[in-house]
Amino acid sequence: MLRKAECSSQALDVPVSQAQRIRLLLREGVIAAQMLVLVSWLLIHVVLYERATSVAAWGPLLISAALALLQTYAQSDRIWRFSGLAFVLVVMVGFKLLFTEYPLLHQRFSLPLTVLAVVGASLLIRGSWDYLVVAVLTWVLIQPYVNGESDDRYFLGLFVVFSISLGWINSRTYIRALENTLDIERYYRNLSETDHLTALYNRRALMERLETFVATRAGGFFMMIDVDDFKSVNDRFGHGVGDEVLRVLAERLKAMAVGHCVGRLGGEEFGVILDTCDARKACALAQQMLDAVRECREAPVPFTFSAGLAPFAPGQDISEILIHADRNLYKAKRAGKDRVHPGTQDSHSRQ
Ligand SMILES: Nc1nc2c(ncn2[C@@H]2O[C@H](COP(=O)(O)OP(=O)(O)OP(=O)(O)O)[C@@H](O)[C@H]2O)c(=O)[nH]1
Repeated sequence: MLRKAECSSQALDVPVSQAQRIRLLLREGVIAAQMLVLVSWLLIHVVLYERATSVAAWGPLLISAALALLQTYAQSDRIWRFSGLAFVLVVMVGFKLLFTEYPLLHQRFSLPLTVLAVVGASLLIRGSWDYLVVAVLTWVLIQPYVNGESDDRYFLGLFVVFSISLGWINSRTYIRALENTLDIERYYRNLSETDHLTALYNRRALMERLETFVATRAGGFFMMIDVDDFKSVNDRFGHGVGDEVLRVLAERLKAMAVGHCVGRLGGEEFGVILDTCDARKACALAQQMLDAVRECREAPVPFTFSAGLAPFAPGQDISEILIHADRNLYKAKRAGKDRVHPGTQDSHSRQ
């Protein structure tokens, strides 16, 4: 299994839980189902039964509308689950009040309504136990009409068992399918964003983070890193040792750049998005990374890198930032390698 791309910047990658994603995917369907229930409720009470002034009609309607709104805007999973569950129960309490007032209606429609509610609720409720609680409570609350004959009671029992089982199967199948889809999506997103050798972000993913960073932050620094004389490492010690050097460098950068974002641009080139607008801090951090690499004992052979820093301002063009960092990296190489060439807003504007 591919390791997840490593980015130490929390703010750039706000984690979205699977529960949150499922809520977002279900949102539209849940809103549509709730609207349907509320409109049906209005039609039954106001048009069919002319109960426009009845508290028993408006009370459950208003409470269930409030619960629907709560579920639509719920941020926490607990509130989302609770409001969906409560919505179904409040609607059923509303019907119970209606049936108490109109016994004939209870006789004719309580059974199909309960079956419909128990099966339909499977969309509004995520979680097997939540669903079972609502389904059982719905049957207990409505207690559909049956005459005293044993055949009728036998059939009612079948309806109870089958409707709950069907709703439960629907709910499980639906949520499992969503979970599987999200797992597959996460796997392939990881695959497309991760550098296979170092498990850092690959170039595309790092550039996406840089775009987000430039669009949302007050500024920062981009650090372009290139291993010195890497060709000779490969030539003298073999490609395997070269790979190990890259892996060790990735580990070092990751450990040093906590709170920032690291990726491999390709070959022996790496990039770090530094979450600071302070040029002195950025230079100090870059220098610390270089020192840490120089002193690194895990590497199969000693190695160093050169780096160029480029400051960026909000909304700046990404290619401009990369060109600037690359120029400074080139200057560091020309000045004798094993060093960081700082970039400042002033030096940038002079380019
Ligand atoms: N082991 C290994 N080598 C790689 C990888 N990607 C690129 N290279 C090698 O990296 C070397 C880069 O060499 P050059 O671009 O000449 O740079 P250099 O030798 O580091 O020289 P300076 O940049 O001037 O310090 C090439 O020999 C590539 O084959 C990789 O994934 N693994």
